[in-house]
Amino acid sequence: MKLNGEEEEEKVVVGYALTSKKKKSFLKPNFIALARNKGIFFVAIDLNKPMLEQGPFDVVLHKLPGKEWREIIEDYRHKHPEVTILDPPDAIQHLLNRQSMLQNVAELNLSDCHGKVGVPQQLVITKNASASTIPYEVTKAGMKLPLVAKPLVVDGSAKSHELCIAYDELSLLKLEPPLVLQEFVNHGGLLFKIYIVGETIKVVRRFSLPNVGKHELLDVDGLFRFPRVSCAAASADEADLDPNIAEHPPKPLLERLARDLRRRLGLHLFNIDMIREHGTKDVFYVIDINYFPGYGKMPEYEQIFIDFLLSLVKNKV
Ligand SMILES: Nc1ncnc2c1ncn2[C@@H]1O[C@H](COP(=O)(O)OP(=O)(O)OP(=O)(O)O)[C@@H](O)[C@H]1O
Ligand SMILES: O=P(O)(O)O[C@H]1[C@H](O)[C@@H](O)[C@H](OP(=O)(O)O)[C@@H](OP(=O)(O)O)[C@H]1O
Ligand SMILES: [Mg+2]
Ligand SMILES: [Mg+2]
Repeated sequence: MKLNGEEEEEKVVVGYALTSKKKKSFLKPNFIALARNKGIFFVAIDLNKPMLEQGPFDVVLHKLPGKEWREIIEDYRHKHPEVTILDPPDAIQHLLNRQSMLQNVAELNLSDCHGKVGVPQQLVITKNASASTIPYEVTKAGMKLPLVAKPLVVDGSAKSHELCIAYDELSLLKLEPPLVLQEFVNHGGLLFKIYIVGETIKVVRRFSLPNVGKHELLDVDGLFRFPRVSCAAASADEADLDPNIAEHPPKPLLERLARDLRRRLGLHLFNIDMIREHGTKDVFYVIDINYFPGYGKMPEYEQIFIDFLLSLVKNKV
């Protein structure tokens, strides 16, 4: 966007609509200052005023729950096709349901990429299903215990991140549909978080749930409820870890995975939770994909975002 005045300096105006939690974790003062030095200005979108009366914006960055906001941003997008919307609501929508979230991964063919990427076997238990039918459905699908039970819809609420592990058949009766049941994959207690910002990929390691062995399966029964792991889990990047578990997934594999998912999902901003099947070198599973995740925890996110925002505007000219 050209500024009025004698010197025509390139200025990028980014309108944002974020929760206060996201604003705090992402729009940190040093990021805002660094961006300003590069001509990038963040402007809060006023939710109490019509969006069409605001701006002009070069880019709109948003993550707010609810249908109402989705309609506002969709309407704005159609009336202002020249503005880059990060990201289009219909594309985000795909990630808000744990069934559709992983469909694209299941359809990928990453042969010749130094490894395999799949999704754990999973089963959807719909809202109207009675919990009493779950053991039968699980057996029919040929799924093995333990299973991770995840709320079907991811709506930004704490509840949608309340997961549990079901160790035995009886515990399945206590589950509350709608949910997705996923086979638990042993992965040595370590998870790779693959952050994507446009074409940039950054991988960090986090501690995750420990392996479940035959002993646990015999000794532990019931449901193990666990709170939001990604917020609680410490970074494992500095830890002294078994290299068979902690070695990063091969770069060509990550690059293909990120590129293909970016295209298929139509998103610029997301992260992928990936685990390596314990005892293998190159068998990976994607267990979760998040839209506009906690970039504040990604090393060098400030510079990566500045470069990304500038590239968006440059490529438009
Ligand atoms: N199929 C699985 N096998 C083994 N562990 C799993 C599996 N699915 C989930 N986990 C563990 O549970 C954690 C939470 O699961 P998941 O990432 O799906 O939940 P989430 O609430 O969407 O997380 P986020 O906060 O990243 O959005 C994972 O980080 C991992 O430690
Ligand atoms: O970066 P990872 O570890 O994946 O975790 C993120 C979640 O995946 C995001 O969904 C969180 O964002 P929201 O709270 O806006 O949904 C996000 O919240 P944050 O941006 O406030 O940190 C994180 O909890
Ligand atoms: Mg996750
Ligand atoms: Mg998630």
